[in-house]
Amino acid sequence: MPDLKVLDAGHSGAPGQPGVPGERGLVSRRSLFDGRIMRVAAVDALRKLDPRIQIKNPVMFVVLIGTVITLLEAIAHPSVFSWSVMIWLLLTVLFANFAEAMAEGRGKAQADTLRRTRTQTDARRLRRDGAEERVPAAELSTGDLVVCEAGDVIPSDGEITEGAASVDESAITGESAPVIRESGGDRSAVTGGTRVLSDRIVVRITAEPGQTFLDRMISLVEGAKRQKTPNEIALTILLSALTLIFIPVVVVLQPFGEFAGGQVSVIVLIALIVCLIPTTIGALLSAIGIAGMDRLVQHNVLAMSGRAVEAAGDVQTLLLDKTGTITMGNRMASEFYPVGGFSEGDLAEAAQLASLADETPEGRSIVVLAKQHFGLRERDLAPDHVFVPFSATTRMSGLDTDGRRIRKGAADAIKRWVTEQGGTLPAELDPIVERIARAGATPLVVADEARVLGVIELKDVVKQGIAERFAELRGVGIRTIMVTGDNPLTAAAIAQEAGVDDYLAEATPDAKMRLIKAEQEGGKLVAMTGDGTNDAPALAQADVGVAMNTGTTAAKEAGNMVDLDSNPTKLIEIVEIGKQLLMTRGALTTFSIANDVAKYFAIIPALFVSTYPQLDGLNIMGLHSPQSAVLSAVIFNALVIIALIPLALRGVRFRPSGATAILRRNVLIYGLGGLIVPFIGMKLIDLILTALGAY
Ligand SMILES: Nc1ncnc2c1ncn2[C@@H]1O[C@H](COP(=O)(O)OP(=O)(O)OP(=O)(O)O)[C@@H](O)[C@H]1O
Ligand SMILES: [K+]
Ligand SMILES: [Mg+2]
Repeated sequence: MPDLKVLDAGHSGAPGQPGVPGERGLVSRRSLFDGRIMRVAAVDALRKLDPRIQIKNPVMFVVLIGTVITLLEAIAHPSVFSWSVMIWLLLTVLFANFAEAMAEGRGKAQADTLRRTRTQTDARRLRRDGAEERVPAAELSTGDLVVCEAGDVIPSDGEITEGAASVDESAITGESAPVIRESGGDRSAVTGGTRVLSDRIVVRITAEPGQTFLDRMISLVEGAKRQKTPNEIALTILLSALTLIFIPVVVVLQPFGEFAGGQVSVIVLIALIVCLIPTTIGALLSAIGIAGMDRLVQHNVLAMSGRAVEAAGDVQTLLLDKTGTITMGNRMASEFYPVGGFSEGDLAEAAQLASLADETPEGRSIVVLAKQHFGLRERDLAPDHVFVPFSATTRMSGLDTDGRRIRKGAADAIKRWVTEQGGTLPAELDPIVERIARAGATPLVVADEARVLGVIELKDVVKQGIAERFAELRGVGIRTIMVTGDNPLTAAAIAQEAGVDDYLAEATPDAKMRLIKAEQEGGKLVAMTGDGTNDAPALAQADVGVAMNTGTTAAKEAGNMVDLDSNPTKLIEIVEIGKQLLMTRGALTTFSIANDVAKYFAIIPALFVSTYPQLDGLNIMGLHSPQSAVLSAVIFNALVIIALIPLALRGVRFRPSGATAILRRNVLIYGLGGLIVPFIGMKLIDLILTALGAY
């Protein structure tokens, strides 16, 4: 029995090899308020005043217009009051721009880090005639073959067509432990910018120049490609509508005031509009969204769209692959069990023949086992041989050579194949298959033409701590379903050990797809991780499709997120970040709407007290004078934005407890808080203004 060296799926390779000591993850864990970022953000805040940029935030654009009108008023009728209001209105816009610039700032800093990573290397391109030529990495296009040997930087994204090597991916994932990348199977994708540490591989380029993974990551992280998320767009429309409603209401006060004989100043009207429109959430909304995406990048996850981040917050069903996700995934052949009177030698010989060209980890481990057990040399195959590659649909693979057709694969697939050839199934086959499957191992049945030769046992191990993670997910109302192409008995055994809520066995790619659609028709949002090409359709169908970075390019293209650590349980953190983003946005919107209410009590009385003295009863804060009341409201309205920036960037604390409990607590804190804080805030400012003898 060869001692099974079970390698961890994502980060196998000789332990302790010196990796490049990359900063953990894509970015150094830069603090929220890094001085450099603040300076850049302050400059950016001024740049954003450009009306073509400011217009993208309708609420703040209205404030900017109000600022300009107030400026004209202050020039026409200069007074300390009119200049003060103008300055604080301008600060309101600047604070809003500063918030967004702070959120983008970290993205920009990360992009610089990544740019430094993307070394301009030369590539060793293989010509048709097999000769090597040196070309700049930027000239490589899809389909080119390049050679990389120990010490070479892989020039662009691709799939290994030949060989295996240990690769240092710390430039991308920050993990300095080398990982094995090999042709065939699900570990064939390599990323440009990573370094080959050993051996020699031939890589077929899969990315167009400028479209490499690193390029996309840079543009994504810079926020340039950050599309607004659906919730954000909806909320922006709502806020704009609210704003548009308030403007005519206040403008109509002008003639109304005149008619009533009162003198209503334009500046006070503008101050009223600015205080009534939802400037607090209007100022912080985009910062919240950018910071949310940013938190994912901090976890080495790249979201290709903001929608995916939000969907992650609402996910209720989690689909997880068995092999390589719940289990270590490097399934190794461990035993041959001949049946039907055949010897172990016959079985091993046929199994090895059927696997000589099988690049999957399963296939290669069979060749190794046959060699170890029976010293079977890899002989050259007859020229007329045809290799049948493994597919998740047929669930078998094999070889046609000099008249023999040898197959190996899932028990049900081979049994069907043998009966189709008119063969019979030996009685002792099922009990052996069942015994192997019940132990959580995968039985592969081997047949030569219509005769079943025996069963190969493929061992696999459930990952450490996976059961606890699933219990945590259940805590936040998420159901886990294990989906595997494996047989029901193996699936049941692994599902039991991993503690998933449900499992689907013998799942072909379209069965996985049907399961996702069924869940979605049931109104559930589905998240899944996957790494193989057979996962691509399901990754595309899922609301949140997290592809492993070690996965094939097809899987990465299909998903809307890529986990650079290739750690399938990262999905749990992704869901938490999604939830936190939605909660932060909800909390600050609540606070913003609530805190606008208080300003009625400050400005309305101030507006009409000369005309309707009895309105003074509304001045419950007992503000000093109409002018100090208006100014206190405008100053508070500006300062509250600055005060909430840390919360917007860090997000509200996320505790995995029932969603309703969280919602109730947030409405209480931010709703009630939003009502009370402004009264106190404005009173304090009024006292300070009065103390300054301003009004
Ligand atoms: N290289 C191979 N050649 C022949 N049959 C294979 C090979 N690899 C896997 N099989 C058989 O096909 C079945 C389906 O494989 P598939 O990769 O779809 O699922 P899995 O690897 O068992 O689990 P998961 O879907 O979680 O990856 C396996 O359970 C196994 O019985
Ligand atoms: K406001
Ligand atoms: Mg598989």
